[in-house]
Amino acid sequence: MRFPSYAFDPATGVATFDYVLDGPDPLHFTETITLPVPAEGGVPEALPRVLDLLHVVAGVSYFKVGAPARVLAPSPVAPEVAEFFTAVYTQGMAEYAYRNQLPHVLELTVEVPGALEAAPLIDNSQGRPLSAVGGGKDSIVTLEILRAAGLDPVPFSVNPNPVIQNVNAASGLPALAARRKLDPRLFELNKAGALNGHIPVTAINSLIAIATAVWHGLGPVVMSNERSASDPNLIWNGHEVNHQWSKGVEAEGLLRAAVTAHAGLTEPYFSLLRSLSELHIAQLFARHTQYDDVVTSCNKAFKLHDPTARWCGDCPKCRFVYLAMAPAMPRDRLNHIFGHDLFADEAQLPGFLELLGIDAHKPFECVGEVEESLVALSMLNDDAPVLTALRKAVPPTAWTTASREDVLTPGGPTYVPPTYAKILTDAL
Ligand SMILES: CC(=O)N[C@H]1[C@@H](OP(=O)(O)OP(=O)(O)OC[C@H]2O[C@@H](n3ccc(=O)[nH]c3=O)[C@H](O)[C@@H]2O)O[C@H](CO)[C@@H](O)[C@@H]1O[C@H](C)C(=O)N[C@@H](C)C(=O)N[C@@H](CCC(=O)O)C(=O)O
Ligand SMILES: Nc1ncnc2c1ncn2[C@@H]1O[C@H](COP(=O)(O)OP(=O)(O)OP(=O)(O)O)[C@@H](O)[C@H]1O
Repeated sequence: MRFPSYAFDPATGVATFDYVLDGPDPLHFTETITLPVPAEGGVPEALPRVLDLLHVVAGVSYFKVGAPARVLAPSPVAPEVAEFFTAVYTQGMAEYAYRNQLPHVLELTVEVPGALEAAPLIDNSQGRPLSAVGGGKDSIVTLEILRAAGLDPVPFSVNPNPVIQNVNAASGLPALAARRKLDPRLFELNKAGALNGHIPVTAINSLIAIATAVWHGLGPVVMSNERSASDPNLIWNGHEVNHQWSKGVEAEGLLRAAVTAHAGLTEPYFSLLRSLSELHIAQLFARHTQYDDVVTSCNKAFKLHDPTARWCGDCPKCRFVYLAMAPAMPRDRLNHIFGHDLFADEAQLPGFLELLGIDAHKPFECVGEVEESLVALSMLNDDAPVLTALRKAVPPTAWTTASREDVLTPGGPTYVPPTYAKILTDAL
């Protein structure tokens, strides 16, 4: 796979990224990303540097069509950048490799044509934070913590659909948006049966967010990735397979190091909620009723081809978030948010059992740990049909692994800078 060129037009904010999958009949692709154009100011030196990184990382959508054995990065980069590229194409593509049984994907190294020295540092730490908004509870919690601390956050989204637009409207904060258009050829190839699978979309969205923050003279990009995003779903051929890899703390550290080395930003990016469990974040979300009619964490609402839906009420993410929010709010509020009463619907039992670790591995979805689900269940004491059945099904030994204190105490490694760490602590 090669990355022949990219172009950026500051007048329109349009960047076009070219890709080639070599072979007897080479495949050419172009992805288009349109950044919001600032009202004034030129193009800072760091912007093309961030686009260099985005060019390679956004290539994963096209890589997956053929799983080429070699990936040749377009220009020399610092070692931190080379390490990040390789991690994105291996660990970021691990679920795809596992599902398609392509073990070589996990062994490849992105080849770089030489080493570059790190860029001179630019102190961006004091600017207004750009806060990535995905429409779910997590980014709402971050936005509200930053706002309450007087940091004047700027909400930002890639391809905001009606859910995200409604969340932004409920926040009352003026938001920035970028557009991302995959090469339509990809969909034709998919229809014709090409290899397909999950890609580390958060790495792509994160770099688009950093490019936007740089261009608009803003400070760090603040994400809302939780503690459990770092935990793998399973081990395959000695490699961790994590559906949420690019939301995890390892990816966060690699991305930060790559951006600092290549673009010089001292404080490019971190997740404010990294030390928190999903259950804890759900409790913080419960304080903000103004989002009840709009908040949506169900991924089915984010299909490129059907952007209108909210909670589907029948997927691992809906079940997990319903269970996580249940101890924090009255049941009628919960059912109002979801439009479904999942604890009344016994057809949901197998899915809840999966979340509780009673069946199969952690689903390939953005769901919290088994321990979080067990603790949530232990905090609910009414006799809704699903809850009664779940209590009967959980083996007595399972409860010993579920500690409310562990789940609700912040912990684990984070990259949150000290000023923001204090803001978070004050908010808990
Ligand atoms: C919304 C969703 O879950 N989509 C995944 C789904 O794609 P599907 O075909 O059902 O619908 P579309 O999303 O409309 O995609 C159409 C095709 O385009 C490809 N594609 C899409 C975005 C992209 O950046 N690159 C692409 O190549 C896609 O493969 C389709 O062929 O199943 C796909 C696997 O077959 C997934 O790749 C789609 O996932 C999206 C990239 C996506 O945005 N998913 C997030 C909701 C998601 O899973 N987030 C994770 C975080 C993962 C991470 O490490 O960043 C999470 O929340 O846990
Ligand atoms: N379209 C998007 N544009 C920009 N950032 C996004 C987008 N979608 C998700 N994100 C960000 O990526 C990270 C992971 O997304 P994820 O969907 O897990 O979070 P969320 O929508 O905030 O909350 P939830 O986990 O409840 O869905 C979050 O920081 C989120 O803000």
